[in-house]
Amino acid sequence: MQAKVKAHTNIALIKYWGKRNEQLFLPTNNSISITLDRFYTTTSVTFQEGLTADQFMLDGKEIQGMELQKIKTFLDLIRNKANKQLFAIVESVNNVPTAAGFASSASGYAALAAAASKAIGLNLNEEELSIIARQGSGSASRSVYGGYVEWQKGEKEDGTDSYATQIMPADKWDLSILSVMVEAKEKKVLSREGMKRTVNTSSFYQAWLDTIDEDLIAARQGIKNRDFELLGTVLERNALKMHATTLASNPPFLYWTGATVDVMHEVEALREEGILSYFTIDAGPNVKVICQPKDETIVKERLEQLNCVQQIFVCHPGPGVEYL
Ligand SMILES: O=C(O)C[C@@](O)(CF)CCOP(=O)(O)OP(=O)(O)O
Repeated sequence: MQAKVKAHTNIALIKYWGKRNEQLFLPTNNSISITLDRFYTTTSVTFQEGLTADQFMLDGKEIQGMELQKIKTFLDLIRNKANKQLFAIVESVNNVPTAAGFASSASGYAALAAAASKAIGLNLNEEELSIIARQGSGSASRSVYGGYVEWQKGEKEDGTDSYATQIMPADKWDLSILSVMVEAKEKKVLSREGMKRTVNTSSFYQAWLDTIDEDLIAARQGIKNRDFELLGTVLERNALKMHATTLASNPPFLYWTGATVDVMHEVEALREEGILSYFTIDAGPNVKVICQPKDETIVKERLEQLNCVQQIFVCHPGPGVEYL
């Protein structure tokens, strides 16, 4: 019983930044993302009689320890749902340069959820798949779909109403997403830890929650009306608010470096010249700059001129889970 799947990573425009339930990966607020065309994970899963334990190969290397344990725990979800006690061989290849500042957990768990459920004989619909992927990594719930996606936080304590749905397919609106690499060092505070500390200690966290709905409304409208200025303005504001919460945490922390801020200022300068571009930043120093395809070349050239910029990866909206 085998299946092979390709799932793409995504970039959040309205951030998932906090859980109300750690065990079930239930978020405090809805989030909105774009699934990207360029970076993806390909995963094959083979459930096999006779295996006495799960095996996990990542980029050709056998993985042991904590990472293997996470895969086993995740496969238990699938086994329980299918009521089958079979072990599996999981082989994943990440086409997500870790240096690119994208979390491969989103594409990784979306691909694993789809390949494992298919291989064990479950025919899940996209919402059911999103619910399973969410329990590997929250942002993976969004990579089930292509294009513009919203993850509804849900209200139920069992998480059965916390899954993503597609707002608009990738081919309905082309945007350029430039992933600007300023440094490739491992980030000190991983997003899981970062959001946990913020929820538990940040004096700005309630303000984040109090203003998230207006951001979601504006982002939905911006996408549906293909209004780039509206979407860009709100995604940049939302990223800044997310990072403001980390400054008011205890202990405080900041993902940015001087290079991060230099890129932010260059984006602002481009806008003042009438070249619409907006930035968003996740749990690290690298910056994602979003512009319209007509401005992609000039924006890329201007950012490349900054000494602090090491590399720029250009992406566009991409597809959801693909069964190979
Ligand atoms: O992607 C976003 O909405 C915003 C972030 O990237 C950070 F800026 C959070 C991603 O968190 P994730 O890695 O999914 O956490 P997990 O559920 O603890 O695995």
